[in-house]
Amino acid sequence: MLCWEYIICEKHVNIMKNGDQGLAINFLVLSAVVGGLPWLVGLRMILDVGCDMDRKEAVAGGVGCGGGGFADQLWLRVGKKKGENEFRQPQQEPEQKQEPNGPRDNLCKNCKRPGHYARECPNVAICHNCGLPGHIASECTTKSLCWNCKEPGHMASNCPNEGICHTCDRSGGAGGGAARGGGGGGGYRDVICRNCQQLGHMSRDCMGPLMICHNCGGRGHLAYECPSGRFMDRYPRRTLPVMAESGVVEIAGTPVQELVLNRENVPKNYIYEEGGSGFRDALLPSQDDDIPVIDLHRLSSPSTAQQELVKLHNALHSWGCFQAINHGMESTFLDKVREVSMQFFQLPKEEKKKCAREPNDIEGYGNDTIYSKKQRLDWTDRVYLKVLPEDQRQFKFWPQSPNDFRSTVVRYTESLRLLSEVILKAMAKSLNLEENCFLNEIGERSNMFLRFNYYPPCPMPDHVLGTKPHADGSTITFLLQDKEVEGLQVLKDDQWFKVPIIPDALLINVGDQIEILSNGIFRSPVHRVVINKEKERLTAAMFCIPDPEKVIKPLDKLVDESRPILYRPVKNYVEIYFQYYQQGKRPMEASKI
Ligand SMILES: O=C(O)CCC(=O)C(=O)O
Ligand SMILES: [Fe+2]
Repeated sequence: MLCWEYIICEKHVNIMKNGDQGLAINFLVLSAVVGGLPWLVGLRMILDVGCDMDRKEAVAGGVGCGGGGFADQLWLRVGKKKGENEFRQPQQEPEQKQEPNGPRDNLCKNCKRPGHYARECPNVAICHNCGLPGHIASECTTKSLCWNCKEPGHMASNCPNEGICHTCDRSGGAGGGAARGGGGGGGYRDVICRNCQQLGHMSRDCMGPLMICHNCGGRGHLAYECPSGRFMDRYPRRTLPVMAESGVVEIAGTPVQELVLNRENVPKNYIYEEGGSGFRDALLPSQDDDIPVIDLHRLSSPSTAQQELVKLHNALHSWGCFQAINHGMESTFLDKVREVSMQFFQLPKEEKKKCAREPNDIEGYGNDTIYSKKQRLDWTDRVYLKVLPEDQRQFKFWPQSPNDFRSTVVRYTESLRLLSEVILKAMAKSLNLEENCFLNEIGERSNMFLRFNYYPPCPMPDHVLGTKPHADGSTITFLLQDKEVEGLQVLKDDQWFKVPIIPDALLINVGDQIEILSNGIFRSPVHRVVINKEKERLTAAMFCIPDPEKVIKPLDKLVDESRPILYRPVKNYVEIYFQYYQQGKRPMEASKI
């Protein structure tokens, strides 16, 4: 006999007490069961003290605007076979199954992301003043912004500008309504039409001009969904690049920290005969040709954004990197990131080896991976961790000592995840593209890898490199530099430039996958690290990587007759990246047409 289960209704009644405290009484009426079992199984009452801002506002919205808040929610779980339940709101189209003003519709007041309330938020707080992660408004050093338009210099009471929605951060329209608790906007409020690129409807409902396929010239579909197949045939080869010598096996090595303890001489496979003082004689960027500095606060402020976007575009086109300041993370927190990682590298070797990398794996602690006896090695030891997605964290590789290592890394990851969205959106806007287009390409299950690079002092700094010349395989990389010791150099116009240390700035560089997506408009710069005779150096590189299932190829909108397609599609690029890297080759070469 099939067992069918029904939940008739779940009604929340919120009774607000004074201040921040709240009392929520939640009645759950369970359940009519077909098949001879009782109709009413139970009545559940939950007392929930300590209501947060989201809930208070939702209740206020529901009462003040005549509906849409928690108090009016009536949910029905429709009958399904046991284990196949699905939630539906009564009298709504399937596409509009989101809970109005509920967690899926509104953004969390803590982290500004959808899907949950502030009280259950697992993420780093976003400052309500400057919009950047890592601190709260009361600690924000940025000048106060107007509550209405989020611009500095005046108060909301004499604001001359159009209001910005505090829920979705957009001006005007549906967003403004949502900010005032009015709900509405419908199921397509956040949908961008693929035909006309406007918000609020799907292409099939579009009243704008008909879409034309860039592949076959036909109407009613776009190039990537073109049935003619010619789009893929534009590429000379259909296969994705693979490593020429696949199946290579890693050779065991010794951490550099142990090498320096034991001998004065540097093993041969670290030495570049051709080195010489040239290694460290790179140019300091001059006033006319400097690694650009981008102020992220100006980038997210409507009155200065346009100017900063132009700067960003130029930076990524010419240098492929920039120094990001005003990113929202406190100096003390960045010091903490440096401190916990340095404490780890200072542990006895037995302790560090507890999270040692396994052969042919990239995660964990260890020396440069060695695939061939001829390979030139990097003078560095690393801790390499997959930090996102969360369910793919392998904690056996995460140091347990110092004991705040893990919590610091989790918080740092969360801050950079948020910043990566800010940067990828800005990059898209600077190309006149819809702001989510890079985010859509990299997918919701995009990855982040954090690599701590520790460079011990080296007796032969003129003939050894901390990191060999390479470009990153990421979409973008965030580099937290050592606070005092320089070492990073970037290649531009065949000349190496030193990357100066700007206190608390993050160096952000384009990786190969954005070079591909942008069809070469943004360049993934080649860079290397030089080392020191007396000083150690420590850096933290966070690599943002697309979902490995996503095929990465130049965006349609960046390909035309004047800018023909330059790259073949790649998939799971990181897989092939390291084997190319260790041979001193760029995997990008395999993707270039
Ligand atoms: O340590 C640095 O300065 C740069 C490190 C780097 O380029 C990398 O880890 O990919
Ligand atoms: Fe790098």
